[in-house]
Amino acid sequence: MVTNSNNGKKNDMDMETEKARLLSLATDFGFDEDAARLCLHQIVQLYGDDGQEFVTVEHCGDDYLARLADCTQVDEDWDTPIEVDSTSTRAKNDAFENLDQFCESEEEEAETHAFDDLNEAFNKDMDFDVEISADKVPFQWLFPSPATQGKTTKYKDGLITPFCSTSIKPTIQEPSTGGITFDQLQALDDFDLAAIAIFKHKSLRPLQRKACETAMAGKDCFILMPTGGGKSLCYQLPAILSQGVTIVVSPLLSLIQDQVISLVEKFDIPAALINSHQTSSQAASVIQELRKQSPSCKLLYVTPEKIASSDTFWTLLKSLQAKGQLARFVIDEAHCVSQWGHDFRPDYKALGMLKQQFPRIPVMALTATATQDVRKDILKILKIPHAFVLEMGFDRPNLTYEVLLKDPKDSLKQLGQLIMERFSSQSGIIYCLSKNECMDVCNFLNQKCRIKTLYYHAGLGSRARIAVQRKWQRNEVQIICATIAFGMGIDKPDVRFVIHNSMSKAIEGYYQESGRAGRDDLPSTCLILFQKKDFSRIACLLRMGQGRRKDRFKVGMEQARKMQAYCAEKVRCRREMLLEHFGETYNRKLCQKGINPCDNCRKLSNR
Ligand SMILES: Nc1ncnc2c1ncn2[C@@H]1O[C@H](COP(=O)(O)OP(=O)(O)OP(=O)(O)O)[C@@H](O)[C@H]1O
Ligand SMILES: [Mg+2]
Repeated sequence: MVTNSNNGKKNDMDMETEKARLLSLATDFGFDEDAARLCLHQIVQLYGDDGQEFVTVEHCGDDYLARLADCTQVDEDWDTPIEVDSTSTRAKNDAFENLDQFCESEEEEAETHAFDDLNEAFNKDMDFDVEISADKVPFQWLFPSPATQGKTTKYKDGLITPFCSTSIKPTIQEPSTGGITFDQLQALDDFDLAAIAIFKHKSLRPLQRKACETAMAGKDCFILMPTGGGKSLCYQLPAILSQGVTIVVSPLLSLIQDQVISLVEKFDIPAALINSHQTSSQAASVIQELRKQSPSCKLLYVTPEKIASSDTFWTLLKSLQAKGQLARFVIDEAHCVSQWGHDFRPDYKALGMLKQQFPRIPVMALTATATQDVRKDILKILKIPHAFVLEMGFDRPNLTYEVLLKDPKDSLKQLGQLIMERFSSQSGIIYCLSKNECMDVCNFLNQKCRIKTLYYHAGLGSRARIAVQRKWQRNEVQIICATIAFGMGIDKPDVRFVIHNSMSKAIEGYYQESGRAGRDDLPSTCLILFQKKDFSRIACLLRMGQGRRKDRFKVGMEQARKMQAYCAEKVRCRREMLLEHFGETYNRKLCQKGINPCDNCRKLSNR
């Protein structure tokens, strides 16, 4: 530390050196130089003569950046944590708590209008439209259609009931006509059968089998698998094979919708959701089902705030338990419980209550993005210290990692050209930091590049979000421009590229978001368009959220610094950097010699 012994005062030279260091800290992180000088002057005045020894990067660097972020004029519209928090919008009517109010609400109308504006804007230039009239939105997903529910359903390899309890073995009523013989089928156990017959997978991945066995043995377990590793099956399969209802806590509206739609529509598995955006009648029909002596629903998806705040929900859980119909609790994206994680959700903290209130009901926690500290935190907060831990490496060998410097003059043109030259007609996601950025990028791609694109952020109403997601999922649009409100857990197999138009706030977030690419195991690209200035935007964003709490801001800045270091790195293997972040040792030769080397390893090989 640069000080002298003169009553905490520095000599002039020391002071100038420290000021230069602070200034370069601010400009390195992309802040405007004039603003940085002004703010530095204020900080020096604030510390006064007696506090000069504290005017160092080490002592007041974060405070300086925080102040600078506060002074920076931002005209960006961030997704607030509350909005991104799943469906939450606690301010809105809670349909679950107000079952008597059958309101086809003004709120929904307003949401629809917001999206209509967007739609109208698109239609001026593009020859496609987005339908979101109420009758077209898939709200009948709650259970499979009455025609199939509870009946024997025809599957490719024979006839099998769509779900069964542990005591009832699946009934094979016809010899197989597909690639698997009747004898082979008979040799399979419940897990294989369900995986093949219901989910149409050829086999279970090794860790999936272990996870299913552990869950069926009634143990608490903690599953760490890479993005796209197949975590969902680890709880969906036991849910189908167990008696009663499995409660799945999941953080994002998009994720819940994706899962429930897929379970019900693709696999005929009775699944339901409860969230604050449902109308009272929709919530009532789910609750009515769950109040039955033996509910047919196998998986109930809920948002964390439901667990944190709804007495009605707790009563429902207790009655399910009393009937022997509460199978297990699943905490998907469990890293959200830890405030040291990149995606902390305050409501996730209340999930420890589940084990406290229902000590005999097993808990399964799953995540793809937890550092060693976050892992410890998860077990502690969920009160499952002795959970069986199942873990596999986080590497995604089919993904190529790359960083390009953003063109300061015309970054939109650069982005458009990049997509047209390298990802023409391929499905992709472009991540943006703010709502405005999402809309600007989306409009540019539609209007100037004729690339069918829709945007998704927490400001859209639930119906609009569903409509956008569906259009993209069905390849009716090529690209979705999104904030982090979209992403976690989303499973579209053929996403060939994920471009970050602004860097993520943290490495974990980046791994999570880029993990939407290549879930069909085919080569795919994860690319960041980087400029220093994005760090200063993140600092502003952090200050907007919980960043005014000093500890949160410090953690946020630390995470953003690591992200920036990843982007600025010109030599080290990017894959190695990502995996190292999660405590994994990785030999970069694997990247260099693999079929999808990162940009830095490619450069090394080309020398
Ligand atoms: N045993 C299997 N065989 C073949 N494909 C599988 C198998 N298990 C899962 N999959 C497929 O892998 C893809 C990813 O699965 P899933 O969405 O469960 O990943 P995840 O681990 O939850 O990832 P994320 O962390 O991103 O949420 C899905 O398309 C799923 O159908
Ligand atoms: Mg998942």
